[in-house]
Amino acid sequence: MPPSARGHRGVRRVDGVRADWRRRPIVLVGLMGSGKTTVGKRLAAKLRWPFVDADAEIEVAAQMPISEIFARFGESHFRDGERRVIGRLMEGGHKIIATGGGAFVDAETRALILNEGTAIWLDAAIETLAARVSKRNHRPLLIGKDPKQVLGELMELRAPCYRQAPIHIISADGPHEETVNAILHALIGRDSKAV
Ligand SMILES: Nc1ncnc2c1ncn2[C@@H]1O[C@H](COP(=O)(O)OP(=O)(O)O)[C@@H](O)[C@H]1O
Ligand SMILES: O=C(O)C1=C[C@@H](OP(=O)(O)O)[C@@H](O)[C@H](O)C1
Ligand SMILES: [Mg+2]
Repeated sequence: MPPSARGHRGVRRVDGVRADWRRRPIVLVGLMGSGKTTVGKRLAAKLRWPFVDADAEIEVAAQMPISEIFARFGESHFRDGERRVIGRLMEGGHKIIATGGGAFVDAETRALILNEGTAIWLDAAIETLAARVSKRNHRPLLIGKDPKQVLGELMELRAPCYRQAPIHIISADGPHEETVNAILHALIGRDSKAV
């Protein structure tokens, strides 16, 4: 990577962020535990943009928790709902969208996000992700499994998709604000105090 493409705190800026990014949804993608939901909320607050979590919207649409959708109808049914919900959320201009970790793997959803939004890959070491997801047990893909192993396998499968996002941010341990600032730095190339 040329030195000019490297920002501060693990920010990697690749070309592909459009000049009119402020009129488009910012879409956070990445594995479970990378911070899409919690960092996304804080990013939205800082930009004073609306925030939506695709998983929460799917739960509202289905009138049941994601774990129950998986248990009763299976993953492919969940993915169909996820594709529809994200399709709807992508309409209507600027907002922060936290996706679920598998959403960007779907070719149709990925193309829509890459064409219409600004995709940001939130990334962290498998050990970090595993420690974070172990705090709660609501993620159906991890129930009864070794999170490190599952996350390692998913990273291998999904990284080629996540890598297509024009911005790649390391969601490092420490205050969420640091990750928010790294995102803002990648977007606007200056300190978030100027936002
Ligand atoms: N950048 C970060 N720094 C510190 N803790 C984080 C960070 N990102 C996420 N976490 C913590 O990890 C856990 C999972 O975060 P979450 O936002 O739900 O991830 P995701 O939506 O990507 O699965 C939460 O406890 C959250 O507070
Ligand atoms: O990685 C995945 O396939 C999933 C991630 C979850 O969201 P988070 O990434 O927000 O945990 C949720 O959509 C579902 O449990 C499936
Ligand atoms: Mg989430």
